[in-house]
This record gives sequence, C-alpha cells and structure tokens, in this order.
Amino acid sequence: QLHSWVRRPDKWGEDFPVANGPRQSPINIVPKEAQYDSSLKALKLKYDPSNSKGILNNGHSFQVDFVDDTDSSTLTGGPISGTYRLKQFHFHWGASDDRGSEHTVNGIKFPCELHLVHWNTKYPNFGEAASQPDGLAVVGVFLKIGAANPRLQKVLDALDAIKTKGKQTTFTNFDAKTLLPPSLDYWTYDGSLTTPPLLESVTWIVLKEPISVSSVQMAKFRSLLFTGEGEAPCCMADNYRPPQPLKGRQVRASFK
Ligand SMILES: NS(=O)(=O)c1ccc2oc(=S)[nH]c2c1
Ligand SMILES: [Zn+2]
Repeated sequence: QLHSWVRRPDKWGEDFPVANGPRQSPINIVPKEAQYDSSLKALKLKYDPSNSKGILNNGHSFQVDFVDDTDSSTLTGGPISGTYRLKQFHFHWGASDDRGSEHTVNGIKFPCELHLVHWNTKYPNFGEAASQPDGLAVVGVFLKIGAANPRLQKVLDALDAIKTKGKQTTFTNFDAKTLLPPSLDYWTYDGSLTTPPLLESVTWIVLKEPISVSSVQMAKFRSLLFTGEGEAPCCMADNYRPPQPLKGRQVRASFK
C-alpha cells in the first residue's frame, strides 16, 4: 500500500517516536509471571444500549461509536479509580484464523481481539484524556474459533453497509455487555494505544476468558476493505500490532 502506515507497524517509529517508548502495547501475557493482586476490585461495566450511535469503517478497523455526553455507559472498579465512559468498541483480526489478536497469551495468538475503549471523566473529553497517563482504559476480549457467536451477528450484519473506508451507518440499541464472556477475571498493565499516535495513556484490562467466533464469522470481518470506494480493493485483515517489549512492567492478575 503506497500511502498508508496502516499495515507497516515496523515503520511507525519514524513518524511516532513514542512507538519505542517505555509503556507500549500490546504485550505477550505470561500468566505464570502475572502477580495476583488481592486489592484489585471487580470490574463494573454498566452499558446503556440506547447510547450506541453508529458503525464506521475508519480504514484500519471498524468501530461502533457511543454517545458519551453522560455517565450512562461506564467502566468503574477494576484497577482504575473514578469513572470512565465508553466511547467506542472495535476489533483487530488476521487474514487467517491462526493470527489476528494484538495481545498474546504464552505466545498464543487468537484470531481476533475486541477492544472496548473508555475515557476518564476527570478530563473534558476523549481527545484530552488520550494525552494523559491515566486518561484511557481499554477492555480487551479475545475471540476464539468455535461455535458461531449470535451476539456478534448484529455487528457483522451491518458490515455490508460500511464496506469501504469512510463509510458509516446508524447502529442503535446495541448492548455491548452481550459481547462479554461470563467471567470478568482480568490481567491489567499500563500501556498505550496500539495504533498511531500510540499515546501512552491506556490502563489495559485484558479478560482471561475468550468469547467464541466461527470461521464463517471471521470471513465476514475480512470482507471489509481498507480502501475507499473506487480504489483498488484491499481486504481489511492483519490490522494488529505485534507484541511490544515489556520494559520491566508488572502485569497484575485479578484472579488466582
Ligand atoms: N487499539 S486501541 O489501543 O484500543 C485504540 C483505542 C482508541 C484509539 O484512538 C486512536 S486515535 N487510536 C486508538 C487505538
Ligand atoms: Zn484496538
């Protein structure tokens, strides 16, 4: 691809020096090296379906955007203090089922990873929060090949309407809670955005339990295009950044 940095994570350091910073994401999670922290609280995710607004192909993934002008869809508890508002969720996936997740577990890649992005309400908005060390909290959920996941279907059925870069359509009354696994056990560490500008402002909360997705459903993700209407089509896939150096960071576990 001539013009975009999208699929050249190895080149991001040229334009975004923070790419080689001390708290970059994603990372490889080694459960045996994660420290159980009994002071970690349970995650509290309160999502109001009426806050979902639209679904957008942004040229490197697709995202479902939420109205975030009130505290009706929030993340509290867990490793964070205060209240963080749900802004959007999006996914990262591979061109085949053997890769696609950003975080890995003992070096294992999952075919897909969901990110639920929240910003700290001590700052006026997402943009301001994204430049603060405690500004964002992203909940990561792994997707594992298995039975088709009916909870994903409404999202996947909307993709035909946003095939090319820049397309968006309304997407209302979606309950993001339905995308979560039964257990909210998590690992947590201090990290960054995994796409440019790679800002080191994210408290990562990665759930231990994956949700299921079928190979047919994964093919639907790959039917999206990185490219805009009228451009030579390039299937949207492999939009994940590989794991980055831990640089001495501690990964904590909310469970034994
Ligand atoms: N992939 S991610 O780290 O969750 C993430 C979340 C929000 C973002 O906003 C911009 S801009 N890049 C982003 C990356
Ligand atoms: Zn992401």
